[in-house]
Amino acid sequence: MGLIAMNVGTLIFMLALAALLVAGVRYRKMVLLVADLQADLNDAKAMLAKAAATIAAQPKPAAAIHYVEPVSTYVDRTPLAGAGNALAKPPADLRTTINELSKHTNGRRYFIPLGWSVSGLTGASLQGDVNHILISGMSNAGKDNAALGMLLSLALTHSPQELQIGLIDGKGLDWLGWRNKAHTWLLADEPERIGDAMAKLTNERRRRREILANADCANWDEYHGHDLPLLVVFISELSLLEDAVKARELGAWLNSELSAGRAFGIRYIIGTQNASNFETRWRGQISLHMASSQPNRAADEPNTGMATSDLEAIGVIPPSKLIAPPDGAGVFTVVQAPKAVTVRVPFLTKQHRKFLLDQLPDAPKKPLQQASAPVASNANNQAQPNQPDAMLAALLNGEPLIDQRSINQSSDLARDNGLNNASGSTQTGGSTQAVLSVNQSPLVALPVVAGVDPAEVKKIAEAAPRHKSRSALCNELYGIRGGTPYNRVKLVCDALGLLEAPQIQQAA
Ligand SMILES: Nc1ncnc2c1ncn2[C@@H]1O[C@H](COP(=O)(O)OP(=O)(O)OP(=O)(O)O)[C@@H](O)[C@H]1O
Repeated sequence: MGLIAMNVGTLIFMLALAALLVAGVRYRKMVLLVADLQADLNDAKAMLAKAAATIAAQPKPAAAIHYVEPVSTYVDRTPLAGAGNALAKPPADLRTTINELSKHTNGRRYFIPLGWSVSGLTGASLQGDVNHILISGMSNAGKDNAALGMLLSLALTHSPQELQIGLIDGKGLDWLGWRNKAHTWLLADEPERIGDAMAKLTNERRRRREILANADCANWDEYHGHDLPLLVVFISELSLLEDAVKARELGAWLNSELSAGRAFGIRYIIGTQNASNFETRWRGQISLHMASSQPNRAADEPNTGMATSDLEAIGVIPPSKLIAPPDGAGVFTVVQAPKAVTVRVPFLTKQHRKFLLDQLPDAPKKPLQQASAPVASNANNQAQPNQPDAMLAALLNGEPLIDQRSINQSSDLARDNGLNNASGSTQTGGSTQAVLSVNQSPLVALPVVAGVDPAEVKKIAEAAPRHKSRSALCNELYGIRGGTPYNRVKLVCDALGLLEAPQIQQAA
């Protein structure tokens, strides 16, 4: 019994020892595991700290203007006598204004400067803040100069993929320098071109509508594709549009374009001497008024959207009481009801305008050859929703620019703006290189498409406008809807942005 008892005792002791040993091993393992985890955590922390330091050391992905820092950021805060809080001498260097603006954007895009007052710079965003703008004032009030400052600021801080500009002038040669810029989508600088320009804008609105509908987006703000830059259109003198179409038609056109354009990423900046002379319906679409001097009280409300007494009540100078040009040139009462401020816009000298324009990337200068097919032409000004504007298509597809000299000149900005630099001749090379023009009637060079004979490229491009889909086009040309022939059709259509545009597919 004693033996058995001893054996049982030994057994229990042994079992307890074994259990302790197992627990000890487990505990040790756990300790080691915890130590490992701790080491991993420390490694991860070190890696994170290193990554954070690297990110901090990198230059900020700032606006394209970063390489032309303002020379001076000094601002003289003296007000102009008789112009409320507007500054007498706002900074003449637009870079100072852009620099100041950048401090207030909080990462939001499409900010424009509106002018300087003793309280600083007033600005607004064309996304989610201001839609269409009316700039009014008598001759030499500084309307064009104000619009120029806004457009240059936008173009210097947004790539051509983010922003395109339409210019309808017809008053002179002020906007000639924009003709060959990558940001310029439309330049109608002669009265005879204004009718076509209006039709082109209507077509673009319809094209955008279709893209957004296909992508199931209620409006441009919801759209995340990269093929719809904000399109900002400046009309320098509204009455010139009346000469192109009848007054009643102009009212209807403005009403449609302003009311619908807003949802499709199109913003209008409309200049006119006095909005009182135009019908009232479209004026309801204006969300920001910039009004310079007007000869009488009756003009205050049509040009600002607020009555004289209301403007005075909030402490700004009504247009009828502003100093007339030349002394008051550049002074505007800016109204986004119920807020308002009287400001002065900096005047940009001819040399400074040229300097700033030179910073913008150039558009392709000449196509290699002219397409014989009406690939991107809008001969009858009919809406062709599946055929994007030629220049836009080239830019948005990231296709290289043709003119090597102009590429070299603007290579830095092109890189900053996300444009591809050409790396070889447009005649050779394996990739598709659609070369497009910035002219009114865009010319399209047939692309060099790897694996597709140039004669076939031409055949496909010519036949494309007759079809609604690539497979139908393929069927007509090759009697089959798929296989290798379809691949050839696809390559050419992709290169020219024809039929089912690839961007739409991506977004859908
Ligand atoms: N912000 C400004 N500060 C000082 N002077 C200015 C300013 N803006 C314009 N000016 C002066 O007014 C002149 C005309 O400017 P601008 O062409 O912009 O006026 P506008 O209102 O568009 O004239 P118009 O309706 O006749 O075309 C300029 O050449 C310049 O002398």
